[in-house]
Amino acid sequence: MLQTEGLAVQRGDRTLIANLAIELAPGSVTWLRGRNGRGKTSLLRLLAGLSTPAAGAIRIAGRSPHEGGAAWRRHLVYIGHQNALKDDLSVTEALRFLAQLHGLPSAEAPLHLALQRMGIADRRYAPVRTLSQGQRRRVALARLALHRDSPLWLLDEPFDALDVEGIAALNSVISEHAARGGCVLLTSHQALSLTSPVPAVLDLDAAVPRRRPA
Ligand SMILES: Nc1ncnc2c1ncn2[C@@H]1O[C@H](COP(=O)(O)OP(=O)(O)OP(=O)(O)O)[C@@H](O)[C@H]1O
Repeated sequence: MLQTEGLAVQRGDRTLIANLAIELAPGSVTWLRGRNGRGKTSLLRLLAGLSTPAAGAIRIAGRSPHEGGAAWRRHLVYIGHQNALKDDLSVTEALRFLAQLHGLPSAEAPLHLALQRMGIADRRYAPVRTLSQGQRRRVALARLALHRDSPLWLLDEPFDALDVEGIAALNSVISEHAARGGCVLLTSHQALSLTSPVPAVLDLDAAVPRRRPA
């Protein structure tokens, strides 16, 4: 599903990640680990096609992000640290906005079901600005329930701010995605409680960062 070869991630003159080879299979969940500032977000953004690798190649479902354009983008969903919800919209309107932006189903029924999956449907008419951090995270993650046809999910700290019930809801959405052959790469500073499938670990601290020669 996702393959990289000789991948290098650079910020300024620092090479954060060098010569990274990843191969993620359909139906797998991989926990991307590493200390603060190690380059996890930079790597996820690069895999999402939001930045360009300093070296190496990425293939997702056989295509390269920098060749594939919009067709390639349909193969993946990237949810970053930011929830990207508009404060002045209601929860349903904010999710509809995201759904339309990403070409997803945006009728009332699928939006309601998605919010139910993340246990936040009871707040569907509330303005986003009145939600707690954990509630906002649930709304942002509800988008995943609409992304059934995007095989690769790249999730940056998805469990951040979620309570025990929110974590269980997200685990269930991720498990279902993997069970239908989807692939998930996610970061978390806390140990994962996901058991189906048992996550593989990609530990960036196992590799030593290098400086680019002057
Ligand atoms: N816009 C930027 N310009 C230059 N350097 C940056 C920029 N954003 C991040 N960096 C640097 O890139 C490095 C990697 O940052 P990144 O956010 O990818 O790490 P991370 O592993 O996700 O960290 P954390 O666990 O703290 O979220 C850090 O050292 C950071 O200082």
